[in-house]
Formats: sequence, structure tokens, C-alpha cells
Amino acid sequence: MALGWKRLVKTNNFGYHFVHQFRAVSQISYTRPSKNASFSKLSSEDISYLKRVVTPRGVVEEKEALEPFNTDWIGKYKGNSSIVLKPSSTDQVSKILQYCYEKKLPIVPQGGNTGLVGGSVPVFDEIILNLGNMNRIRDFDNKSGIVTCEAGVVLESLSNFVSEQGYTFPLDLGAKGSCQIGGNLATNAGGTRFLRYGSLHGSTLGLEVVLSNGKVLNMLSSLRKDNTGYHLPHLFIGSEGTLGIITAASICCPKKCRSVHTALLGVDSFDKVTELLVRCKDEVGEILSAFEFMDRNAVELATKLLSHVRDPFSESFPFYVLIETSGSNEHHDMEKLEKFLEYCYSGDLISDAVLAQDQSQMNQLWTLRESMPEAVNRSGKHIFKYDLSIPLEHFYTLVTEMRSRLVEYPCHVVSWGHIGDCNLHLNISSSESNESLSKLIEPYVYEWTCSHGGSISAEHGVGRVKSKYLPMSKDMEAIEWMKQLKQLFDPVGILNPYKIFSQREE
Ligand SMILES: O=C(O)CC[C@@H](O)C(=O)O
Ligand SMILES: [Zn+2]
Repeated sequence: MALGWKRLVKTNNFGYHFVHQFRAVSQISYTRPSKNASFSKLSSEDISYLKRVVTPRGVVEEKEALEPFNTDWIGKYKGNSSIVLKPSSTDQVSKILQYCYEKKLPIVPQGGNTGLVGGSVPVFDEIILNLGNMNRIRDFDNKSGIVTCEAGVVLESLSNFVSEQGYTFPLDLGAKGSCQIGGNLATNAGGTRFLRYGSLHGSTLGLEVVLSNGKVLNMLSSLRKDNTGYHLPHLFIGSEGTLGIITAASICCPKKCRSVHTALLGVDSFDKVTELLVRCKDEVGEILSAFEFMDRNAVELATKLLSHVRDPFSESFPFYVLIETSGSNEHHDMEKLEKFLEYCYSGDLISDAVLAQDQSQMNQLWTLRESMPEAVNRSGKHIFKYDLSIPLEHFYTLVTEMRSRLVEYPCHVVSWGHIGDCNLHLNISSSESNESLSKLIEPYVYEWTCSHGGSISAEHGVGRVKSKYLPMSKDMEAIEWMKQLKQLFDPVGILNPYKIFSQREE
């Protein structure tokens, strides 16, 4: 443990010093998406029109400059688009869509391109519509905490903005420095504040959406209550850009908590981690704002590969739990947290614990947790990422099973996640591509998850990666209704084709 940490560890024997439904895989035919013949090829006439709409500032065409827009964050999925359009207004988005609709030109909407399911990059040569230049905060109501902003505002900027006004943005995640609110909404991003503030479906009061034919659907609202028929914005949240392009949103932010505390606990068994969660909800109660878990393999990988990441303990533990409380009464909150930790020591639920003493120590603990994806990215060329919902009683069994299944292969099997929301991030990386290894991993992970009552995607979405497995997690009838909605909103099929729904080879 580094100097300066408040250690919450047992010191002697007398006291404590601290302070569905599963569908068999064989029933599903897996196919690679094939290029839809009904799309047109982008002509030079199309290009000149689209360039006029967005002005020279909104076009990327040079081969090298196109690369990051064509490639996803993990470098696994690459498209071959020859143009990125960066509109700076809703009107420009509307003109682009109207044109593409008439000309049958496919489009991939893109925000910060931090998605992990290949949803924000083209599969073939679709036009990339990047919303990054639409980054204005249009309005903020200091009395209600409702912020209305454009899709391209970077999450961290939005978060800082509302924080300066005395509010908390209800979404936070590791990619906050690059991801944009439009992409967060389109994927219904979950993140670390989900436990406390719920999903974006709850916080979003309204959206402005450009439909596939270019029409603008203005559903922006500052009303918390508005029970006037179907709540259309919900359809677009989590639709992964397949039903319309989100150009702006009004989001309700809660008041900022005056007292925030972060602690990291070392735990020696997974059963104790689950017991801790249950107890923490009981004892810490309403001020609990995050409950994240990491396993030893994940922490070791991050501290080994990333020089800015530190583990505050001198000893390593099989499991780590990061707890955050957010309340308004410093004395009361600290007392609750300390009492809870005292209870944990006395019940032998934790082996060691540190409590952050200032903002920089809090950042250090969060950096450890949020650096996991980057550590995995650096750990091998071939990465298998899983973002699963798994009931608590089965949560970690999959990880141990995968380790024994892959015991003969040189690979890293690491896991972490939002255990407070039963969301497991299982990541496997290896430096060599190996077909027999791949076959041991997939579709096994998805089959196992569904047969244990889970979902193949807890928060990252379906995108391109999981489209062929969608029937495992969704009833066929539900998929049919989803397809009918897609047909209704996007009859030509130009919006983010080949995503969510699998295509059969023609
Ligand atoms: O990279 C991953 O698998 C998860 C990314 C993100 O959702 C997280 O919670 O760290
Ligand atoms: Zn996550």
C-alpha cells in the first residue's frame, strides 16, 4: 500500500483499524453480411452535392485521414468508406439524409467511435456521418438541471459543464474523454453510475432525431411528466443508429452530491464479493453510487501494462471491489461507510481496504478500474470481448469455466464489471490467432450465458459483432417486430446497414 492511503485493515484480534429462454445454437444459421445489391454506388455527382451541404470543413476524403473513422476502437473491425461527412447543424443532417434516401446511399452514423461491437464503422463502403462537429450545449435550466445539447458533445465536457452548475451528469464511463452523447444515447450506454441513476431511458426527456428520409422529428422536451401516447424517444435510445440519427437531446441531471467517498476492497473469494454487494445495499443503502468488481488477473494486467495505473495494496487479492458513496452529509456518509467496513472486517468479508483521502486518490482508484479495456487492448492482438448480463448466482462461474477450458492455450482471461447491475465484462486475449482457441470460446460464451438466464449484451449493444447471436437473447417474434419497426422508419435500409440484424448470404 502506498503512503498516504487510509488503510482500513484488521490490525489485531481486538479491533479494527479504520476508520428466458435459451435457443440452441444449432438452430441459428450464422452468416457473414453480404453487400445489399439494392444500394447505389456513390458517384462523383453525389460527392459534390454532399460536399456542398457540409462545406469543406465537414468533409474527410484523404486516405490516411479516413483510417481512424473506418476503424473501430479495438482495431478489429475495418470498413472501406471513401468519405466522412461532418455536418454542423441539424439542417445539414436533414439534407444529407434526404439525398441519401432518394439515391439509396447507405450511411453509418458515428460519434466518438468508442463502441465495442463494430457498430460505428462501415462494413463495406457506407458513407460515414460523423456528428462530432455538432457539439453545442443549446440550453441549461439551472432550476431543473435539464441540459439540452447536440449529439456531438463529448461526455466528459458535458459532465464538467453540468458539474460547474452544481449538477451531476447521470452517465459516466471510461471512454468519457472521447465518446459523445449522441453515441451514448444511440447505444443506450450503461457505465458506472447506472446503479444509482438507472439507464438513459430514464434520464432522457426528449430527443431531436433526423429520420431516414431527412424529416426532423422534434421531440425535445423539458417535461418530466408527459403521458401523451407512445414515448417515441425510447425507440431511438439503444437503436444503434438503425432507426434515425439522434442530433440533440434533453437530459435531466440530478443535483451534485456534496459528499463523495471511494474505497477499494481486497476480497479473497467470489462468494464474499456477492455477500458484500448484498450487505452494502443493506448497510450503505441510498448513498451507494457505484459497486464495481475486478478480478486479480485484470488488475495484474492493467498494472503491468500501463505505467499510469497503480494498485494501492502491497499484496494482491483474488478479487477487488470498488465502492463509491455519494450523499449530502459528510459526517453521516462517512459513518455509514466506516460502519459497513467494520462489519465486513468482523465478518471476515474483506481482507484489506483503502479509503481515498482526496480527489487524486479517488482518481487513482477509478483509473485502475477504467483502464481495464486499454490494458486488454495492449495484451494481445486477438481479443474476444464479452459484455454479458448474468444473474449474480452464476456471475463468476463462466470466468472460471473459461479458464479451465482454455488452460492449454497461452492467453489472458480477465474479468471485471458493474457487478452491482449484474454486468460482467469478460475479455480473452492472445497474441496468436488460433482457430481451435476461437472455437472453444465462441459460441460457447453466449450459449452458457443464455442457458443461465443472462443476455448476450448488457450495455455495449449488438452492432455487427453479435447480430448473428441475437436470436439467443431475443424471442423470434420480438425480432420480427423489431424488423417491422426498422422497415417502417427506414424503408430503404440506408441507416447503419448490417447492424443488429444478421444478413443471410445471397
Ligand atoms: O472493454 C470492455 O470489455 C468493457 C468496457 C466498459 O464497458 C467498461 O465498463 O470498462
Ligand atoms: Zn462497462
